[in-house]
Amino acid sequence: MAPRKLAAGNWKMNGTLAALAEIDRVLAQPAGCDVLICPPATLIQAVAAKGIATGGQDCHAKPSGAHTGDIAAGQLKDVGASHVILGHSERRTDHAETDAQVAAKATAAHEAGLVAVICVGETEAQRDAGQTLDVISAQLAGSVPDCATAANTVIAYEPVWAIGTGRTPTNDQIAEVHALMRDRLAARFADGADFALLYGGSVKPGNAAEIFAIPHVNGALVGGASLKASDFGPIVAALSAA
Ligand SMILES: O=C(CO)COP(=O)(O)O
Repeated sequence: MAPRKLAAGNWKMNGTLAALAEIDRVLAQPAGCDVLICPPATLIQAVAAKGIATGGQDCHAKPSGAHTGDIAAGQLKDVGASHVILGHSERRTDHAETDAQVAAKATAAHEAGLVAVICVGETEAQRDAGQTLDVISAQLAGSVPDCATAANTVIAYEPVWAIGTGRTPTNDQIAEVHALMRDRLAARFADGADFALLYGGSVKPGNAAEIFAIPHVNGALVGGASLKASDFGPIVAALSAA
């Protein structure tokens, strides 16, 4: 089974109820790929009500308890989420999340019936030091739990230095990392060749088609350009045509 194509929007801490109109504009065009919107938790239920796949941007590793401000995977599922982004670099950096914590959260997501979108990516210093492939290998080994399958896990390669900067790796650099991820997952999981692999970091209408033509790139995790239908619509169209 070939990986499914997925255009995923990570709205981060952006958007109020008024932003839902942007989703209506994207839905107005036919899509030849899966489309996922991960809005702030406050909007998940409203996005789900539109009949589009939606997800959280983080979850706790425990199913319930005294964890003020946190959300359990089962609670995301309860309001209509099908996915949850885990291990985003903004959480690994701002909240010092470790690979082991990401793996525990992914396990909780799987137990709740959610697809975990697990993010990996090197910093600029790590790339400059020639450590990119080692960093990605270690993050995959540590962040992807043994219970992962192609049905419950998507991997997103997001170079930290490309997020929100307008800079992207070269096509060869993306291809190199995606080939590595495909190899590592195939070596570890029976269906590892079928995991969907996304690229994320400054994906825009102007570079989407080129990125989607790179081998083993099955879609994108889009930040800023997912907030406006005039940007996200053409990205969905480019993936549909890829
Ligand atoms: O972090 C990202 C998606 O998770 C990428 O963000 P940008 O598309 O804004 O660079």
